[in-house]
Amino acid sequence: MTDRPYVIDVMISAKAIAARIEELSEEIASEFEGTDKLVVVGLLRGSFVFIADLVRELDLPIEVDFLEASSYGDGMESSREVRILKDLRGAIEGRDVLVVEDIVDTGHTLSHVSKLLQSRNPARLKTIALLDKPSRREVDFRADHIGFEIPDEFVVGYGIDFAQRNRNLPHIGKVRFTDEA
Ligand SMILES: O=P(O)(O)OC[C@H]1O[C@H](OP(=O)(O)OP(=O)(O)O)[C@H](O)[C@@H]1O
Ligand code: HPA
Repeated sequence: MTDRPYVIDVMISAKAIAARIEELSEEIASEFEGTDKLVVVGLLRGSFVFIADLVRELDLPIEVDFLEASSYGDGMESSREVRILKDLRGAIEGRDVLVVEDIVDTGHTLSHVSKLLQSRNPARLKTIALLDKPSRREVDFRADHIGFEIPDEFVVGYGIDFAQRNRNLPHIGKVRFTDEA
């Protein structure tokens, strides 16, 4: 699968992402207005670019922590088994928490992580995803804040990979195999 030739067509430009992040940061700032210190949790690895841009737009007192979850391996299909490869460094009990995800596809990853973190009794736990593919959902889950709803295309860039490649593209692109008729 991963050695098939492919090209990447632009789906969402870097400029459009930046503009949307400004809007999202205003939504988050008003939702958490008055928070003592928000814990912003990035889900590795895909969210590393999004969280970096988002927190720099957030006018709130924050801490940043990371949790690494993986379910795709090198393919295009979810294993539906979410493995936690690295846990948070800090405790979140009684804290306001925002979980930052790059994409919600089947929904298994963010739904699993939300349940896990909710079990640690945060004061409030909200989720934000840059991309949402509702047509692929396999579990009943929707992020509280969504950047863009996208169709059923396999996307890469802005932190998101195909078999660990293309995370460094500044835009969101869709994979198009060139050996298809
Ligand atoms: O809604 P789902 O179908 O669960 O898919 C979404 C998840 O899949 C990708 O992670 P992946 O397992 O590829 O790990 P990565 O973040 O390290 O790339 C992506 O970064 C999301 O975390
Ligand atoms: O469209 C996608 N691209 C890359 N990784 C993913 N993980 C879930 N959906 C995707």
